[in-house]
Amino acid sequence: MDRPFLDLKVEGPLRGVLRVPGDKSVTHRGLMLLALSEGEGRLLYPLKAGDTLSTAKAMAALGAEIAEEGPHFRVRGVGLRLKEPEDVIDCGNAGTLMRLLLGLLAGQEGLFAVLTGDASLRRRPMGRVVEPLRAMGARIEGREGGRRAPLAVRGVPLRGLRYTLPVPSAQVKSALLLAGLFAEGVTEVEEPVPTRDHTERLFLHFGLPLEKEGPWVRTRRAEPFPARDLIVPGDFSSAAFFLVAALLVPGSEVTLEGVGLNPTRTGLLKVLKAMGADLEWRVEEGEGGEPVGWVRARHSPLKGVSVDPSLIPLMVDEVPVLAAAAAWVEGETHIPNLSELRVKESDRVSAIAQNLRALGVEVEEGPDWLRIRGGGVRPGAVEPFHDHRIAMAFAVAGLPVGVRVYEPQWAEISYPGFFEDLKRLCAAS
Ligand SMILES: O=C(O)C1=C[C@@H](OP(=O)(O)O)[C@@H](O)[C@H](O)C1
Ligand SMILES: C=C(OP(=O)(O)O)C(=O)O
Repeated sequence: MDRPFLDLKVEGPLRGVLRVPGDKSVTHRGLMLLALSEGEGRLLYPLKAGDTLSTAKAMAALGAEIAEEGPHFRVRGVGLRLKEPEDVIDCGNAGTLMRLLLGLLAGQEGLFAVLTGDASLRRRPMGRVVEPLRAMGARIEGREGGRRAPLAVRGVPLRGLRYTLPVPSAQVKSALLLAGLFAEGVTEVEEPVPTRDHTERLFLHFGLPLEKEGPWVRTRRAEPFPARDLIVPGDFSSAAFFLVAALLVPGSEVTLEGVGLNPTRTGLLKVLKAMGADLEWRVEEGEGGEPVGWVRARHSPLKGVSVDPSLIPLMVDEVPVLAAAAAWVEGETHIPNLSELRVKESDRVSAIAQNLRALGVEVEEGPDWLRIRGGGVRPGAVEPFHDHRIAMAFAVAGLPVGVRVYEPQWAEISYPGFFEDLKRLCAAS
């Protein structure tokens, strides 16, 4: 069977300045909250990629008016009472969309909606949001007793909940906080391990009820609120591919500008520093409550490390590209606490191990850990396993020696134009 592929090899160092597309997590949430607001607001520099276009369509199906305005979106909100969708909502490949939407729809009294997604999303665990939402009173049914999509939601009155997250997941936390906006009483979520806090920051940006106390986050029923413009920072998870590429290719120096540097997202910077990376960054401004700044990476000899397990939730989407760096270091890298990676768009632990082996790297795979022997890779072909992050991470792993990436179009889920940006930085030398 003929499959699309892309052959990549650097001709020289990566040099230059880049602004990566908008943050995926902030774009999903910005579209949802603007859809719930009254009046019109703009989402400035959002991510326009597979996942977030699914969110724009979903919110339009629920009654929001969303128009493109150059690089931006202009959103006319429906207010707190959404419209019943006329058809099934297709969440595509986006776990964030499906989980947050379940929370948003659970308390829309009388509204009926069915959510589905692509083959990958229909395999992913939904019980983690369905169970606590049911404890709030939600009526959600689906395959496997509600653990897999397609899922049907019938909006009903909800009551607040006091809940401790059993897995570190910003999606579960956010689904419950969104449901809490429509619930009687207080909704309280405890996270024993911190995860990305974009929902909390955006609630504050839009004037929605939110309190933080140690590991607890609380919200309560929302009053109608006005729309407000929101600037979306560059996505640190997208920037990470260029930071690692610059570290690996001799002579490189790359600066990423306008990138989100929220400390709940930047665990990778700490790990790369510990590996010996020449990295500098500065937080310059805050947009919509999000820290934004620049990061510069210069080619560096790297050494293996044992990653602190508590950093994994702060870099959960950057593990594939960390594995790419680990293939090039001197010594061994141990990456623990990876059970959540088994239930992403692909089983990322297995996808990482298989692609490293395809590039001649020695790797040991445990149930929730990887041990990677550094020393460099040999030219080879890599398989994205229908997963955007795997496609981009292994393009970077093989870049210094030459790599064939099958089905490179998967990158478009979070970063249309990724390969063009990568090639442009190499040619800029
Ligand atoms: O809340 C979010 O926007 C996200 C949370 C993370 O998922 P989990 O909540 O499953 O950890 C992350 O992997 C995903 O890319 C985006
Ligand atoms: C896990 C990811 O996204 P989601 O869960 O929204 O599909 C990701 O972007 O790496």
